[in-house]
Amino acid sequence: MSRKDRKRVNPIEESRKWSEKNIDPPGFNRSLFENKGRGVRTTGRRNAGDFFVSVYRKGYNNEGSVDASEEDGRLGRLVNHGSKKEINCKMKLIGEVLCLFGTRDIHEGEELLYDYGLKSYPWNSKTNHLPVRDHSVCPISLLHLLT
Ligand SMILES: C[S@@+](CC[C@H](N)C(=O)[O-])C[C@H]1O[C@@H](n2cnc3c(N)ncnc32)[C@H](O)[C@@H]1O
Repeated sequence: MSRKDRKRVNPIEESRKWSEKNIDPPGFNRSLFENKGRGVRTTGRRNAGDFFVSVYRKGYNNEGSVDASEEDGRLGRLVNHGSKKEINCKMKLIGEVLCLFGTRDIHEGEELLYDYGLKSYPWNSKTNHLPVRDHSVCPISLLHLLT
């Protein structure tokens, strides 16, 4: 079947399907990135709007943030932050699950990056020289999901 003939799967349905199975979908793998630690790459081309991976299930605090520093063995936990110019995906709340969807077409091997939604980050601070692995808390703001 050609790419043109292939029926497009509804991304929201796709996200629900993989969240229910509680496993990562195929088409992504983990890689090491300089100064960032682990991250996630695609193993093939993806289209704008596609579902990528689920990020985190629960644990929002009063400020509308989650702490994603806890290892959960899933790829979504490893997706790094990107600036507005760098990002290629965006987080949406589907039911109770945070899911990443493509904001543009992306090529094979590209790193998944989304905006964590905060104003400053420890790794950007000129006064903070902690190695990546010493960041004990990784807050991700959910406030932008409500707008
Ligand atoms: C949710 S984890 C992402 C996976 C992480 N790279 C790892 O190896 O466990 C968030 C942490 O990754 C690192 N990180 C994420 N985005 C980064 C960026 N753009 N530059 C440098 N470090 C980043 C920071 O240490 C942050 O606390």
